Amino acid sequence: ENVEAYNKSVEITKGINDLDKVILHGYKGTSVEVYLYGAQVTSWKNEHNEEMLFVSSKAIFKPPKPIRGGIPICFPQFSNLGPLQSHGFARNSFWTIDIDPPPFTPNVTNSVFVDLLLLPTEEDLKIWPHRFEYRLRITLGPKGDLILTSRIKNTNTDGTPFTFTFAHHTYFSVSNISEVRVEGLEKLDYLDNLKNRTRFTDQGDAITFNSETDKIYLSTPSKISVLDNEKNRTFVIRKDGLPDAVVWNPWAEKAKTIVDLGEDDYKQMLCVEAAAIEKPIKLMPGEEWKARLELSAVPSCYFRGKNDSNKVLEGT
Ligand SMILES: O=P(O)(O)OC[C@H]1O[C@H](O)[C@H](O)[C@@H](O)[C@@H]1O
Repeated sequence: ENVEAYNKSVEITKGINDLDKVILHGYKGTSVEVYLYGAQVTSWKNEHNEEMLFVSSKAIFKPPKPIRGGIPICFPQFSNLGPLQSHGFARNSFWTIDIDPPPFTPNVTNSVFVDLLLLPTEEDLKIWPHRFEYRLRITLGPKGDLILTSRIKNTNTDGTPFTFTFAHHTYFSVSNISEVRVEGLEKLDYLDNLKNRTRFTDQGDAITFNSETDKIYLSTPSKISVLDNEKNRTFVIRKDGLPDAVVWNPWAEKAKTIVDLGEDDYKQMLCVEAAAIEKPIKLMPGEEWKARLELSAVPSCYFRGKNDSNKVLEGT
């Protein structure tokens, strides 16, 4: 790898409240910003300098409060499905830059990336008594795609396995939630978080929004699309190792109860979260789990009626 080019494209700086932040500068002015606090991606911009991710107008960048927006990591527990604080501790832990990660194969060529590492603190071990190494590579691909690769290893020395649930809690920026539809989850089973996680089968043709939504879609396809008709933009989510997909929008009433969310913010956001929830991941000592999330944003006109937006873009 060309170390010089790498240094030019990875900027280590300070963000809000002096928190450490890494900026990946990609091809044609694309960029990604990530806070070491939570390993949280808070910005992902395309070549027109347009922001793809939603961050709350009232986001609090003050530990131990998690940051409301971008891509929080829910680990080792999704929501309240266990004894830990909601969504676990990864999102309000301080990660470090991993300067010597074990090799990744295959690597994305012409990309810029940063490797982050989370190890449990003594405090974490008190509430979740398992040693692990969580390696996260955040990659900005040559076409402006954002790729998150997770490798979580059980490093317990006492021979015990552990289990966890997981989500990349992506907040997509949308122009108007009422004009958005999600494709790829139709007809699937989901657990409704608003109905004690009762299991239902989705009946509609596409998923649209006109009230509070909080569903865990199960065994979802590897590709899901979020169509923002007003902005003429389609987000394409590709995932591997993350079978479930949470779809969340708090809508007006719930939004009022969330202190770090502006009153009208719910109209500009939609969470579609690539996750592993229904079947918790179990790791034996020495065992490693891998997952991959790839996000791309394309003009909807390229996407409509096409099966693979990448192919269409390559032809332009
Ligand atoms: O407020 P937070 O802890 O960040 O959680 C925000 C939301 O995350 C997920 O989408 C859950 O399904 C929701 O039930 C929860 O309200």
